[in-house]
Amino acid sequence: MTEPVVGAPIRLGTRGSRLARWQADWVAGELQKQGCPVEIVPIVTEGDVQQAGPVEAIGSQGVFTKAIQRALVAREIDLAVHSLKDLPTAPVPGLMLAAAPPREAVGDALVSPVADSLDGLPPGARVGTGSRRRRSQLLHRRPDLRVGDIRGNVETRLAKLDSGEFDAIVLAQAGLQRLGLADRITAQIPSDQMLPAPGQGSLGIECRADDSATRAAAALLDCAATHAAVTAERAALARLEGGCMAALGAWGRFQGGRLLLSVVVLSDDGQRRLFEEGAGDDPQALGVEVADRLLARGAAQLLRAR
Ligand SMILES: NCc1[nH]cc(CCC(=O)O)c1CC(=O)O
Repeated sequence: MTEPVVGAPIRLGTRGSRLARWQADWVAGELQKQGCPVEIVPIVTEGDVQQAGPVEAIGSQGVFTKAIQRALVAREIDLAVHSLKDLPTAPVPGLMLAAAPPREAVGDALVSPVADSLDGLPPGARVGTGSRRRRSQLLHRRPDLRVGDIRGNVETRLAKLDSGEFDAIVLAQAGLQRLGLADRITAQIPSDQMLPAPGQGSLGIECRADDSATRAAAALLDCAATHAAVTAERAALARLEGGCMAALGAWGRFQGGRLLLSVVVLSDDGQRRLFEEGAGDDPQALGVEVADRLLARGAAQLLRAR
């Protein structure tokens, strides 16, 4: 094997969904601005093929990310861009999270033709979401809601709302903004009513640990504050072993120069809710510390119960 020619394009693997394409195009654009040529390589993942049931029924973590990681390990691509919240915390040997670009909106949005807040929804309103995290936080605040599964990409979910199947749906603000659909946001759901998934709103840029040229290019896109925040969120997730499907929310952010982390764990019916918050300088240690406080209060039993 010879060293790659300096200036050879970085092969960037992406899923084909419009959101994934937007994310890949954004990263490619940023890299090209820095003088790094990029070639985009589309990859089909299990999560894109199996659109039939709720995403949890596919039964494994990382349905959207595995095929791309495989291509990265196999050296078919050099760089992967993920929605960080879809990337499992379990490390893949030989790969590393090389960068987390500046995070945009971190929270969840309510999209509804009938109400402009969770509290404003009529009694028994039908709300669509496929996420345990969203369902349990919705039910915690509004046990009367009829929360139903909704599957498919962001555009498909909006179409199901528009067809009258639901009174409201909940989507990540970041996804709607990236797709140019911010005008569909009825209201931001406040963080005291719903905490985001670990990594939500942040991109995860992954490459091979031994590929120093691509690592250096990726590092140009890194935002230290975002990286620290998502590291704390993911450390808490890993400690709680909830996986991406858990009824768990986590939000790291800097306040007065300190990293603050809030984590919530709920039972599936939303009846039981454990919340802990902490501050610290070491993101990894902070995530573990907040998670351990939740575990001491019985979080493991909550996450296991289905
Ligand atoms: N699991 C699907 C997914 N993965 C990333 C986003 C949105 C973008 C983000 O959170 O970074 C979405 C859609 C949604 O949750 O509404």
